[in-house]
Amino acid sequence: MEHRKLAFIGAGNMSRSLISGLIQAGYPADLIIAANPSFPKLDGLAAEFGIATTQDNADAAARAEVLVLAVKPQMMAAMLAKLVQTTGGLQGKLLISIAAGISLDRLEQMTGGHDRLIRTMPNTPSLLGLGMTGLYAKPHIGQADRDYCEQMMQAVGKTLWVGAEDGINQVIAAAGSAPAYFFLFMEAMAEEAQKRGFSAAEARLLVQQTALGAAQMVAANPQLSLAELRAQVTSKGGTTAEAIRCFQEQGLAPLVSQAMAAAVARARELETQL
Ligand SMILES: NC(=O)C1=CN([C@@H]2O[C@H](COP(=O)(O)OP(=O)(O)OC[C@H]3O[C@@H](n4cnc5c(N)ncnc54)[C@H](OP(=O)(O)O)[C@@H]3O)[C@@H](O)[C@H]2O)C=CC1
Ligand SMILES: O=C(O)[C@@H]1CCC=N1
Repeated sequence: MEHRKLAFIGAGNMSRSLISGLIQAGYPADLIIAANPSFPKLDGLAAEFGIATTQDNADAAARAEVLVLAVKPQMMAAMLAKLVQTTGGLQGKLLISIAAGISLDRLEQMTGGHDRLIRTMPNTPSLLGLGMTGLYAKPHIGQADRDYCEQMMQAVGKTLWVGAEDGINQVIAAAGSAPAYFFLFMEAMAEEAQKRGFSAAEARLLVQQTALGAAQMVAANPQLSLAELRAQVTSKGGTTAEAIRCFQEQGLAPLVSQAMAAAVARARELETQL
């Protein structure tokens, strides 16, 4: 992939995931800089990945061609206003936002009219090169910038372009937030396994290895639907059938639907508030 000088503005959980994945994929550490107000996260990133760090966003911006906007959505307006003021503008830079709930129009306003912007929605498994990222750009964004952003996210996982900006909110529900849904499900399973006599370590092993195996089964068998994979486990009159019947009777599918709708609704609400 093309290697441009890359600055992460905000060095929290998601930036760490992306930086780790990029370094593992061979992105040169000396082309990456991370900016953050507090030292401990910066020191950790410098020690672990050998990247440059700074507490000064303007310094990071001056040393990069591409800025990844990775602060919490609620911090974005103030951060960008100060950055534009201290740098005198972001001309010539590609800005890639990973923030939930901030539209491209709003980002353009926050940057005083800068419109070389791409909106993305990654997730934390990028840390392991197993991320899933949605991407959206307006039609005027050039192919070279689209390719760069796509390749950057492909270095840390899989990518999916969406054809309309609200598709990013749908990606949040299906992928950005979704690792937490699986963690929640695994937490519940591990808790129950402990109640049934396993130690915490044993319960975690049972759950994590099964989740990993199930996900690998899905990835390794694209010719089989998810329902077919489920059917392979579900012997007629057997144990799985009873567990599945219980999930279905208790409304798992409508519950998942409601949870995903709640994530989308929150993303849209943030878009009107920030
Ligand atoms: N976590 C996730 O799974 C995902 C998150 N995202 C998006 O990524 C973005 C970051 O989220 P996440 O990494 O979880 O959040 P974190 O809180 O972990 O990271 C945000 C970082 O921004 C830093 N920060 C605060 N103010 C500034 C500033 N003015 N300039 C530079 N850095 C600043 C914070 O520093 P300090 O803590 O020292 O104040 C913190 O390290 C959000 O917009 C979120 O919507 C997108 C997809 C998935
Ligand atoms: O919870 C959030 O708002 C962010 C966006 C997707 C995952 N974490």
